[in-house]
Amino acid sequence: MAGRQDELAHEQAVVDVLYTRLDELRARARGRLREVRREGPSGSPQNRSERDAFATLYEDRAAQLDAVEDRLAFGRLDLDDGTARYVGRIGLTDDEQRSLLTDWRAPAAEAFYRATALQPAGVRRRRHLVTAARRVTGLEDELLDLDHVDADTQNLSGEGALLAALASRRTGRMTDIVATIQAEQDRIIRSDLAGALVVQGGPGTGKTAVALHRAAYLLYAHRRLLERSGVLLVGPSRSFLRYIDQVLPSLGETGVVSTTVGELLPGISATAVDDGPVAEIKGRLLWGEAIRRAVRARERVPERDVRFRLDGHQLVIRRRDVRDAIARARRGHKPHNEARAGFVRDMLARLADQYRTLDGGDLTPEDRAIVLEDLRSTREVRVALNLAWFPITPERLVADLFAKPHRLAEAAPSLSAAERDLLRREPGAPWTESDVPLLDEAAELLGDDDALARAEASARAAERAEALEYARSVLASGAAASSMIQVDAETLAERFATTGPRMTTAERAAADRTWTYGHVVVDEAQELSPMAWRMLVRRVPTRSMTVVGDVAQTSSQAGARSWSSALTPVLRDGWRLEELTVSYRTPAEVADTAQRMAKAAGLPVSPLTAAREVPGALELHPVDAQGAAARLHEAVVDQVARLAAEFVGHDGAGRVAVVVAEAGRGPVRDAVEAALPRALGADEAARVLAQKPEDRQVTVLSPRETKGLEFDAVVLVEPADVAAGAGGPADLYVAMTRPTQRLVVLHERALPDGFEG
Ligand SMILES: Nc1ncnc2c1ncn2[C@@H]1O[C@H](COP(=O)(O)OP(=O)(O)OP(=O)(O)O)[C@@H](O)[C@H]1O
Repeated sequence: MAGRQDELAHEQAVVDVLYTRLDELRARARGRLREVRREGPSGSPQNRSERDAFATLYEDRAAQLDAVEDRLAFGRLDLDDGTARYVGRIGLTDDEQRSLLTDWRAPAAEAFYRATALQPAGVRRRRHLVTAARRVTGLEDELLDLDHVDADTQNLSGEGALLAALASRRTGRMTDIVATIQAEQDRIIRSDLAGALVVQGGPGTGKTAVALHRAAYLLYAHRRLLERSGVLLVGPSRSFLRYIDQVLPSLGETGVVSTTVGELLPGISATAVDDGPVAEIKGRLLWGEAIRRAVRARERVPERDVRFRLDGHQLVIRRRDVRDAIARARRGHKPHNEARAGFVRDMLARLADQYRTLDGGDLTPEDRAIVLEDLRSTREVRVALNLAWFPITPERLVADLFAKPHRLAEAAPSLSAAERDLLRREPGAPWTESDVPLLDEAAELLGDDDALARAEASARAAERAEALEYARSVLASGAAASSMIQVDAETLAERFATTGPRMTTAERAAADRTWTYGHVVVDEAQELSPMAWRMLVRRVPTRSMTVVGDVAQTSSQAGARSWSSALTPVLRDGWRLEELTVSYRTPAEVADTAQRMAKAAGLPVSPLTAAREVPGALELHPVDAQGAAARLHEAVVDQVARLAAEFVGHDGAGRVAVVVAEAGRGPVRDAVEAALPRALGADEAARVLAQKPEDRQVTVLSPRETKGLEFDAVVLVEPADVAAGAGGPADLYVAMTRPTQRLVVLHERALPDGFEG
């Protein structure tokens, strides 16, 4: 026992040194920040923007140092050469540049996650440090020595620390797993940047966790590349993004744009939802061609020549000329709106030639310029040229397709009349998530509306070049050398550029439709339609992507049933597949039951082994409500009261969710909220009801709203209804696999196949 106390005391001393160093670095970053700010808003614009850029660097550094307060160090490797290496959330060195703590993402930390008795990678002992605030409260050692291999163990590394993490009470926010990443997960996290990596895995296998840690790893390992180009993270909903939004900053990363497909297009907010069949049609790849045709339909030879008079001359806008000018403008392969200027110039030149001939001679350049201007402002000319080459926004183009049957018939002849009818919609209707990839396609083919935008872009490029020049001179002057942050000229220039020195890569990327990212991470990727894939792939020309999901959990009718059918059309063979097989969330009994149900329903389930047994994790309660909703609601409230008493803590940790088919959610939510004061007591009910929806410790959700989330306990109401809803048995599979501790099933109808072993 004394030995253990000594060990704890020794590790405490090491951890104390690390926190002292952390405090020093924080004080240093804050001191520099204060100095920069003290200089105030004086000096030349260049001085000011230099100061702003350094202020941003120091702020970032201070924020990064603040974010690693908890579990700063969590591991120690004892190596064959007799040295010890500490692993933590960031790397720390002393003033002589000697390593004190190795960043978990560094190659030197890899063995902490990967070493096994069979492949010890130079490691003799792996130690997990358990800490509470700055105190070391426990140690867990694994000797990587063949004599200690137990063939029956599941090969979980740091099992004690892992199981403690898995059993902890849930809040509305996901936490990082740096201390307990498992070997199969680590291999994925550190996999090569190049190409698309697809991670298939059953519910709770850590796909989201792995995707986020991979983003952090890539930003660390490929900082120069990704800091400038950014990483795009696409999730299924805003509430999901809120659930995960603290994971990346706590890993120390800010170069990430998190968004949904519905919000990916700047300026468009998709608030409506399409029915399954409509979403499916809008998700088909045929829209690439259909939008192209719709755009072409706005480049049209008129039915007859148009005559008009200018200065007493009778001029003709000839069909033949329009046809030639259209053909010539198309040959430039520019987007429609950008090519329009060329078309108009060409037509005006032809009309000016007619004028000259009728005028009986040469025009001086000055006269010709005046004629061109007169032609341009002649009403008949404006109308005819607009009809021939109509300037149009993506929104108008797509809205017209759905509002005007002839336009849709012309653009998408392969759709049946019944399918086209399904798409029919009034102009001005709100956008849906499945409209967004179509709008993006249209924006791509239409381009910017006018020359002004191009002029602005080239002005911005010039400013950036100037900023780069300036940044180089700053670096050469040594001003940045005094900073503790390594920075290159391009990065600094980005910050100096007049888009605002305080704008991060992520902010600039989010505002720019044509931004191309260095890497794209897609979570719950099975829900994406083929058109949504097309939209994403356009944003990452290198095809460097991490795609995580589970094709057995697909609830969207436009989503994927197999990865190859979803990805081959857009990535061809440029993707590789990895699988995760251990469920870290769901207790074994619940995971097994969910798997049996899913298999019986014919879902393409992946193998799944639960990391934990939790006794009594599954309860099946038949309810004899005789069809009366009120009685069923009573039963739900009783369970909520019981589970809340067991799992919901006053400190905000511990969550209970009632999951009920979409159609019944409203009434069940009302019933539960009305009964909360009785069930929990007035004060506790008031506390819970005052919580933000995403943090609420007692909540009523539809299966789809729970996607990607987890709770300590779930009350699942009438599984047969859930399986019969729009998402089918996949939604039931999702609902069943949300709890970390307990699944309570209330059912009046028969349970779906597979439920009872
Ligand atoms: N190595 C690990 N150490 C500690 N916790 C882990 C580990 N791996 C996964 N977890 C935890 O398991 C839970 C499930 O992980 P996650 O949400 O990433 O799974 P998922 O595969 O995305 O699930 P779903 O398919 O349901 O969306 C989370 O609470 C996560 O923190």
